[in-house]
Amino acid sequence: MLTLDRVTKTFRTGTFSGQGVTAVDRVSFGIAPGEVVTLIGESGSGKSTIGRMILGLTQVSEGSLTLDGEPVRSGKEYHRRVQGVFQDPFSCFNPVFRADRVFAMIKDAYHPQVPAAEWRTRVEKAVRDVRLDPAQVLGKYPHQLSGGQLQRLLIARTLLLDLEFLVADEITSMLDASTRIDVLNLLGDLRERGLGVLYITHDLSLGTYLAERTVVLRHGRVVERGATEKVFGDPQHPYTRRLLAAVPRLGADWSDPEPVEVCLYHASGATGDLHELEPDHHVACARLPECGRTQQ
Ligand SMILES: Nc1ncnc2c1ncn2[C@@H]1O[C@H](COP(=O)(O)OP(=O)(O)OP(=O)(O)O)[C@@H](O)[C@H]1O
Repeated sequence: MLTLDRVTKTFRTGTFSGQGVTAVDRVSFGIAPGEVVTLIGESGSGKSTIGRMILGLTQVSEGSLTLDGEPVRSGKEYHRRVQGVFQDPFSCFNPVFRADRVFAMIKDAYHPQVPAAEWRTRVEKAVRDVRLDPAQVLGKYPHQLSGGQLQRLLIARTLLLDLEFLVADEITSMLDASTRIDVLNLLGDLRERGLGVLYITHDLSLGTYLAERTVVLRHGRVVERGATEKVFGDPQHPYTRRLLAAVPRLGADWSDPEPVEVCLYHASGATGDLHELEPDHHVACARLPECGRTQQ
């Protein structure tokens, strides 16, 4: 289980001023093996910062991040178990390396003891598992492959690492609609293999497609989280309701042009804890609008 407990990230904004911006504020949720959790929120709500903290790319300021109860320590052993795939697959590949060289580097770093012939067999199987033809893609450079093919190769890479958790940050936003669904279905396949997936998106319709559980983020805070059918089937927080109302069409993106004139965080108090409405359904404020506070 990968667990975030009141995780906070504050970035310093001035060299000497000591000022900072809190991008993520006391966020708590977990990802179990074999489940997809969607982290959804508007641009700037802190989604990628959470993903980057899980991947050890940026430090946690406060709170704890644990893997199977042990504090996360970024390093080779951790990254054998936890990896990320990002929005722009082109930026994840060295343009002068062919795809097979990328896989050879994984062997050197993580599986140096595996004989070359066996490694080749494993690579070809992983590539076939992401519905690509090894003969068609392994000898090619990134610019000779499409975004969808590169995204699939990144997922194939994770299959070779005996991965347990994957952070998938906006991985479908550069893909066309049909490739997008294919890549999402691949995430579903990974789940069937027991992988836990954090699927980060700002696209509500895609967020609901796969996930067992959903976390709705706003201004760095969780406003509602729980089982996807509860959060989206019976949204309790006005912000979640507004998100749903703003997306009448499948595939449409949403934005948040107007502030929400309600107390968003009353129930979170000083601890960041959410109010439990029912099993696996939590909201930031369950007593709207009578709590009478407003915060945007
Ligand atoms: N290195 C940094 N230094 C200062 N502020 C940062 C840094 N990285 C992110 N931020 C700020 O933290 C906030 C959250 O950013 P983040 O990239 O996590 O949002 P996001 O929800 O992933 O947005 P998007 O969907 O646009 O990628 C933003 O206000 C951003 O400006």
